[in-house]
Amino acid sequence: MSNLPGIVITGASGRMGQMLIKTVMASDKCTLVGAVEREGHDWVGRDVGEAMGGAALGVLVTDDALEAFSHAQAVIDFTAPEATLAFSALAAQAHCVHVIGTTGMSDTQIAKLEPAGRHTTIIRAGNMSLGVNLLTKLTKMVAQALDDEYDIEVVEAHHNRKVDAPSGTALMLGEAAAEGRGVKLDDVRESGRDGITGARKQGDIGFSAIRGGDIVGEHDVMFISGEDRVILRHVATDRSLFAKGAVKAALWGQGKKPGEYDMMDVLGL
Ligand SMILES: NC(=O)C1=CN([C@@H]2O[C@H](COP(=O)(O)OP(=O)(O)OC[C@H]3O[C@@H](n4cnc5c(N)ncnc54)[C@H](O)[C@@H]3O)[C@@H](O)[C@H]2O)C=CC1
Ligand SMILES: O=C(O)C1=N[C@H](C(=O)O)C[C@H](O)C1
Repeated sequence: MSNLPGIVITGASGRMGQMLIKTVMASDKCTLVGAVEREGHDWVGRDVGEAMGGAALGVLVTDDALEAFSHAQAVIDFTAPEATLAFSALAAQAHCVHVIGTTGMSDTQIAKLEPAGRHTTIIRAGNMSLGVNLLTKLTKMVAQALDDEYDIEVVEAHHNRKVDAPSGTALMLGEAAAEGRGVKLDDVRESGRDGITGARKQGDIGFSAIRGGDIVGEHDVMFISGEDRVILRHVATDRSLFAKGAVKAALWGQGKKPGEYDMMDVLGL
């Protein structure tokens, strides 16, 4: 038995699930103790390493999340909103740190995490990378410094399998811009222009989403005036970036007081 924190990965067969399994296996600070997939998935019952096309890892994929969580110190969860809500209750029951990378959660779904946060440590972020979290800080600073003569537009690009828009990262950046301006994002958000939209409203924060091929994740925050443009950009070129951030969060969460945290807390930004 290892003394290292044991990690369970949910959504084990997913793009991020597989990257997270490789990242945990490569780490000397934690150990893989479980892999969860949804009921009926053809990986359930198989060794997760073999299911990924490699050597056996001695961890069978299960659809019994609570049983898996009961052997773990942390759950890293990049799945889908309803699944993440269900996992939050189970992680609280098992007293596991719950690292949530899932995006596309509604405000109502996010509010439903609160009871679990009273019993365990939840770390949730639309983007687990240092680069994007730094960009979020910079976005707030620039939005504070420039008045609304500058139109703010957030443009994001992702692979063709992504199911939510705007991306979680784009919304994080939009929130930061709104905070910098001293307004509420919900009051100024303009997503999905199409048809006769009318002229742009001064003070709005616009969002546009590109979907294509294998783009890992690209975000621009543009501040556009009649005379110049300030453009802040982050380009992710490999999903390991997000997985390493999530593992860092799982380790940071060990021994922390129950509550809801984000990557800014983990990174000390
Ligand atoms: N916060 C961050 O840094 C990042 C967040 N993401 C987010 O992570 C999520 C997953 O992204 P991908 O891996 O690309 O998607 P994916 O579609 O490849 O994987 C999702 C996985 O979750 C599984 N799943 C769904 N419901 C489940 C349930 N009830 N129980 C167990 N497993 C279940 C699916 O079977 C699938 O294997 C998305 O919301 C995405 O936006 C992705 C990359 C970085
Ligand atoms: O679905 C993805 O792939 C990604 N999702 C996150 C988001 O919605 O911002 C983070 C990253 O950009 C990749």
